[in-house]
Amino acid sequence: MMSLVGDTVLTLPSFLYSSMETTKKLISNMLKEARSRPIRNLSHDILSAVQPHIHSWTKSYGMNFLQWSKLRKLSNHAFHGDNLKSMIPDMIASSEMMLEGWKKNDGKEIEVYEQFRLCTSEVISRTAFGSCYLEGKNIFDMLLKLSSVIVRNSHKLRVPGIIKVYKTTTGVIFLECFLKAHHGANDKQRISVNELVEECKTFYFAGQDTTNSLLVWTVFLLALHMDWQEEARKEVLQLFGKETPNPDGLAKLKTMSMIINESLRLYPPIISLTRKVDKEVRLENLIVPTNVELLVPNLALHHEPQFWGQDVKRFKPERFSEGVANATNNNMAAFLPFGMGSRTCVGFNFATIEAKIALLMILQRYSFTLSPDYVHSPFQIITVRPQHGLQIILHSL
Ligand code: HEM
Repeated sequence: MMSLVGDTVLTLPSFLYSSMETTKKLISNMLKEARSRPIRNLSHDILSAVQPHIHSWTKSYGMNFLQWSKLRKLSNHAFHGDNLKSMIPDMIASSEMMLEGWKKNDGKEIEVYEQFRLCTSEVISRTAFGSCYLEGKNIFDMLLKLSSVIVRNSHKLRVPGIIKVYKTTTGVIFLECFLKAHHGANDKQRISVNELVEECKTFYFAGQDTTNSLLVWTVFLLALHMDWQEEARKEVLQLFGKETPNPDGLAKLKTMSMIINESLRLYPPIISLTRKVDKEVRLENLIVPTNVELLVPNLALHHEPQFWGQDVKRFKPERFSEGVANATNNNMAAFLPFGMGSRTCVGFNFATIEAKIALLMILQRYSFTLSPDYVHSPFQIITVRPQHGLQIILHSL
């Protein structure tokens, strides 16, 4: 199935559209059912689902519900509130590092998918582990290869134990939280070394590629839609001028939030979610037996005219001007870039702040247009990415 996004063509696999009615019913009902979202057995997962749940990929040691909820509590704590705020300087420093390298490219073409890969790798290395990209390069290279292996050999996936925990520097909230829990006195809360290592792998894995995808498609859309690029820049310059971003200003970036939401709608980094039915469940007229794995094609829902109108394929950030609830007409299942329910993305705030920082710092320095060399070919290796990279031309401001 082909559909138009702005001036370009986006190819969507037709299977995603095959059972819209069923999917909609399943989602709205299923997500209310806490029991429909257990931790699943990894191989079963991968065999039955096109896009298994990120967290489960690394859970090769068979985690139960109690283990998951213990770890989930820890990561919720690590990635929210003041903890998250204290990660902002590292996010800024990572973007600064990337932009330092762009200086020599004024007026020239630059491929930004790889640039964002390095930047998002740097961010997760610094914020979560007090390390830096170069220290963790080996790990990222292996994870990159692992992504292809997962896609090719999904039914016989094994995730190697490749995390080395680096000597921490300052502000290493994530690692600190997990190390505290490892050494904790409370038996119920204590986590094992194995769990600690698996969590590190999960965050390296889940925290980088996804934000990379969000950044690259947002820049692509802004390069196509110069009016929105100008709007975004106007807001950025009003709030920060050419100064370094601060947390208060970040919270006021309304146009930028609308643009990010519209980008996540058109190009969700993760295009489907999975749920396993723990116990037979009735969903309206449908009886779903125990152990059935269901795929929720969020990409299809994001492109459904019934929810978004006949101009569903067009880039229109103004849809989100009154917030997500208004844009979706209170239909929460119409917009699921970060999933939904108890297993929703724990890095949601982290990712959006990281993306806003990188985008605003680019907008402060450059205007950019799409290069004639760019070939539009979104393809999926776990996340959706531009197959041949994204080439833009930079114009220094
Ligand atoms: C734009 C960026 C991101 C997108 C689009 C995204 C998307 C998702 C989605 C769709 C899920 C599955 C939710 C469900 O099944 O209901 C998920 C889960 C998860 N994400 Fe993200 N994610 C992003 C960034 C991040 C970051 C930056 C981190 C960590 C630093 C992260 C960590 C996780 C973890 C740990 C889970 C599993 C949660 C659980 O099962 O309890 N994600 N993400």
